[in-house]
Amino acid sequence: MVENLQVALMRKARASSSFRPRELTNLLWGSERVANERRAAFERVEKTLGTYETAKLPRCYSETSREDLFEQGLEMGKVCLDDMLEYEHEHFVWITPRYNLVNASPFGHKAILFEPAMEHNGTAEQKSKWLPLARSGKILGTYAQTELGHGSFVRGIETTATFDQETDEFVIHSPTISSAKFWPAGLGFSTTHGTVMARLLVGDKDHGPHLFVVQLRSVGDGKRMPGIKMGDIGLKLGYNEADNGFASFNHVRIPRSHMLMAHSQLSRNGTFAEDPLRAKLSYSVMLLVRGKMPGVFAVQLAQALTIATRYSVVRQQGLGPVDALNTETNIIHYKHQHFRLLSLIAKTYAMFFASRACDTQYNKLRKMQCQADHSLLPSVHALTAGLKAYVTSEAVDGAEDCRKLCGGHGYMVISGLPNIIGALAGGATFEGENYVLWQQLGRHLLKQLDRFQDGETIEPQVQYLAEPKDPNTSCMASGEQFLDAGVQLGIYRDRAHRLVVKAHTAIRASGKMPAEAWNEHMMLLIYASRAHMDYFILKSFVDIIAALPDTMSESLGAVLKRVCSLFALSTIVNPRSVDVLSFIETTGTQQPYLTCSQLDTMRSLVNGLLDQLLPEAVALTDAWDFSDASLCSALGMYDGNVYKNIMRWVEQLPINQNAQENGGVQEGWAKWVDPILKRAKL
Ligand SMILES: Cc1cc2nc3c(=O)[nH]c(=O)nc-3n(C[C@H](O)[C@H](O)[C@H](O)COP(=O)(O)OP(=O)(O)OC[C@H]3O[C@@H](n4cnc5c(N)ncnc54)[C@H](O)[C@@H]3O)c2cc1C
Repeated sequence: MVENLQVALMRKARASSSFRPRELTNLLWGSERVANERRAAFERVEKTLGTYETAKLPRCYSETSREDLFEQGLEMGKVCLDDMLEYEHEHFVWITPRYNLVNASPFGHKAILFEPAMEHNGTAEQKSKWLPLARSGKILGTYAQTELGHGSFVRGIETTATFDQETDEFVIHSPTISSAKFWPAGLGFSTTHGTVMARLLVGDKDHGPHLFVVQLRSVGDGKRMPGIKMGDIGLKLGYNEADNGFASFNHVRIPRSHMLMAHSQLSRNGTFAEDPLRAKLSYSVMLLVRGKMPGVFAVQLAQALTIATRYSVVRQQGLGPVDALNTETNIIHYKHQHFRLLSLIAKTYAMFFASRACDTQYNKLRKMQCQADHSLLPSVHALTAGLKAYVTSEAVDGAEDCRKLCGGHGYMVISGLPNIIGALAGGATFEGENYVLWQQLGRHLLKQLDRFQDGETIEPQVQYLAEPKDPNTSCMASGEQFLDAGVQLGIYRDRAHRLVVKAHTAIRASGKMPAEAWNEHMMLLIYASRAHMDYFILKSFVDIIAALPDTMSESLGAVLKRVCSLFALSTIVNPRSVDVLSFIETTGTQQPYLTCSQLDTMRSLVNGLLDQLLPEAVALTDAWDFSDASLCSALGMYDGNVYKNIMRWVEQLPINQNAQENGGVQEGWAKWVDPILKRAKL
């Protein structure tokens, strides 16, 4: 039998790699055992959901009404919960079987927000009451913070919890339209309880936002509790499997014991007491989610890249640099395609490894907090804010570029890319809007510089701020020295140092009121934060490479070093990088930090790295071990049989199937097309 051309091209591209993707898979997921367990869990869930057989058009492309998508979300959420319970694993705690953040599931908040909110903010008694119910699924919880009128500015929320001393209850109330809870996943129809953020009012005193456990629906029949109006907010750009909802409360009564009281307490006689660190401690749930988002978002970008890379090695278009097999060119050979794909693949690995470093910091913080040591909180808060902002922005921009890299077919929903882009787009906004988060990191960096200038110690991640620096120093490296990780780190460190000092000087020495100076120089501060994260991300990648196990094959080690160098250098020479000019500027007046000829050297090194990594492109994406069902893409299946896969799914679309039964005529013909044809004149 003659092999299909695209299948042959895919086979060839896959055979060209110098390392075994499975070795990299094990490194990415932690070990061979975990990688195998993940694969088995995905397979079981895909079989139960009916998505495993990818010859069949997935339901998400054939049943697409608001109600259909929500119903699919409920089924997916339940199947994942059942599988985790039966096989005792946590593979779907943070992601869905399509690698969306689990907020895409109606039950997503259960384990990542509702239960952690209890754990972090509840007293021992409250935890022993609520956690067993939540963990065993006897109640299903959401986390309701955002309101119609306020998201970023939590202190501005309007829902009230007024203490009624006579009955020992709180009265939860939405006093205005803008105070309606709006957005929480699962709030529409699928959760029974919520940790609701409301202002604690005792007598005439407003103690600000606190968390309260409020029963939203009857556990018996799902009916709304009296006094609560709830529903779904409708179709969104992504996450349509989840019922992001609204809720307004009309004097709903809950017992006093439903206020989460680990960090602040209200006694029976109305006496209020709070831990001086309460405001900061109550952030810790948010840190958990923000800290996990970079890893999840990097992996979802890797999905988009897997689709775009597989498509690019089998798609032929035009008579460019001629491929040996054919007269037409595989589009990956066009230099822009090659550069965009490989530099994004490199960035994805860099961001993923940085998310690992962030996990380590977060786990260290939690350990210390168990001993009542909260000293790491400011630095982890700043790190999670910065990394979340960085990765979620880069991921959605990268996925959108993947769509463009697939030309017209990338625009089809069945390419899988619109779902990925829609999901990633939300990440820039929820769990802290990115531009708000950049400022939180910026504030921390300025404070660290204040500390240094006051002769106090500063934390290890910003130790570069303490290094002596001549503002007129330029980079002295040349030629292949730019492939050295130490040289690359020096460039990134120098830039971060320069930008943080610049923002610090502008804001602290402006002579204006602090808030005015802050606003005026906000862009400087945001770019300083970004530069700091660029440095952190490169450093994390370099650290991972330095710590690769001795058992790792030389070929994979060499590929990862090249990927790391490609990330470092392509970020500098890519005109699309954010604030790329600041790699060159100095604060001094004598000469730029990098010269034009050094930039040319880097461009030529990048071209060399691209050539070396081209044969590895498919293996670098295969290594993520995405199943075809999880990609849900007619363009990105493992076999590369792209045209067959597209046509097979398109023919199964209900719009075509329905017409098929009627000789190819659609319902609208008689009403709208026929009258035009029958009209004498237009
Ligand atoms: C897909 C999705 C899922 C969500 N899920 C949940 C959920 O489950 N639970 C929940 O409670 N909420 C949820 N949300 C809501 C989300 O948390 C908020 O939308 C988010 O916090 C941003 O707040 P906002 O909408 O008020 O935006 P705004 O703060 O109004 O932002 C609008 C613009 O103003 C700018 N801005 C605002 N404040 C400042 C400032 N101080 N300095 C500079 N610029 C500023 C922002 O940068 C942005 O450009 C979800 C949102 C989305 C999109």
